[in-house]
Amino acid sequence: MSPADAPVLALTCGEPAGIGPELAVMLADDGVIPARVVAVGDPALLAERAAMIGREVRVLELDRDEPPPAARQGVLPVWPVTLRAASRPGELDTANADHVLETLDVALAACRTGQAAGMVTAPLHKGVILEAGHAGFTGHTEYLRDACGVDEVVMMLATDSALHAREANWQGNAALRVALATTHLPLREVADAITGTRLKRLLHILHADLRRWFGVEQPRIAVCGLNPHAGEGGHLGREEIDVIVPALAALRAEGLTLDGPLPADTLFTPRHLEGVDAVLAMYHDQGLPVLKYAGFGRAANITLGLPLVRTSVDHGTALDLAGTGRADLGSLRVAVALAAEMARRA
Ligand SMILES: NC(=O)c1ccc[n+]([C@@H]2O[C@H](COP(=O)([O-])OP(=O)(O)OC[C@H]3O[C@@H](n4cnc5c(N)ncnc54)[C@H](O)[C@@H]3O)[C@@H](O)[C@H]2O)c1
Ligand SMILES: N[C@H](C(=O)O)[C@H](O)COP(=O)(O)O
Repeated sequence: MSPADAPVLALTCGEPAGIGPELAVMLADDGVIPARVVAVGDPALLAERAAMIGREVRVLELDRDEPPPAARQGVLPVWPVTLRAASRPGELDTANADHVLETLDVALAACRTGQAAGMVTAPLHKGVILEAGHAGFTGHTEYLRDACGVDEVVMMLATDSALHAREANWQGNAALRVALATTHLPLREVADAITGTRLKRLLHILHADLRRWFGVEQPRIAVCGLNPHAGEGGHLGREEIDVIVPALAALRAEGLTLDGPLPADTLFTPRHLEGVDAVLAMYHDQGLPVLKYAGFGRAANITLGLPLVRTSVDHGTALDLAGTGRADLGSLRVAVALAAEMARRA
């Protein structure tokens, strides 16, 4: 495929006070881009951050309906979305919450019209968007679910094997994929959110999208229990017996290949992971610490179940690093490479 035929990916720059804008600049400076990436953000901010971190990157402001040219090292095409207020690295400002959401809307619209083959999102800050008055906002995943009008999506993070091939010294678990049964929910509410209906919907999406996007013919999914030791036969919680086991039995009868529910503390060991295509964890901090331990900075976040391609980085806004140029570009590279691969499969 020639560079001019590479898929167009809309890269939202995320929270302007975070590391998103400078990661977009660093990506343009990187030169190894398997897509025509167009940043969605404020061109002046991007030029300012490029200068701040000492990168010679030319910001190429496009019209919103103008396709980006073939990728060129040192050039960052941008679909402009103007900041609402000046932004300084590390300093959150509720005035820019609408700017951040507008970048998502612009990228979504581009995916819907076919201007973009997918979207990649740099990190936003959930707290500042909530403080700005967007009650109920809990992240890209749920925002995109609602904007696309689908009932359910699945957040899955995956380490990337394509990138590992370029890194001879990579030691991480190249094949780990972790999906979540609940996402951005207070721990207190997790048990009630895990219903049989929900688990069946999520596992249908996970099964279908592992086939569709990752080319896994007959996915084998390992499912974590919720309670310690998967409930210890009901002595340490009954959710496994009352909810998870019956849901998995119904899905097995439909032909899905499922392990579990297994105690989460030992599920993530080589013997139990052998031959497993993805793990379904019951909640955010049951699954993601393992994934991030295995591959932080070399993993991407994918929203399954959407009618469009969306990937993201495996990290947040890193306000402590913003403006320093010291943020690691690795996860954004993975997220872009994965979105480009998914766009080709679409
Ligand atoms: N995709 C997303 O939009 C996304 C993902 C995760 C967290 N967040 C949000 O980001 C905000 C901050 O979250 P947090 O503090 O829990 O996590 P964080 O990932 O921003 O930071 C955790 C630690 O990791 C470091 N780190 C993060 N990214 C890095 C990079 N690219 N290179 C080197 N070091 C890096 C930070 O400096 C910090 O020490 C929260 O509002 C959270 O909701 C957004
Ligand atoms: N749970 C994700 C993580 O820890 O990496 C993250 O917060 C991103 O969520 P969204 O993609 O929904 O914003």
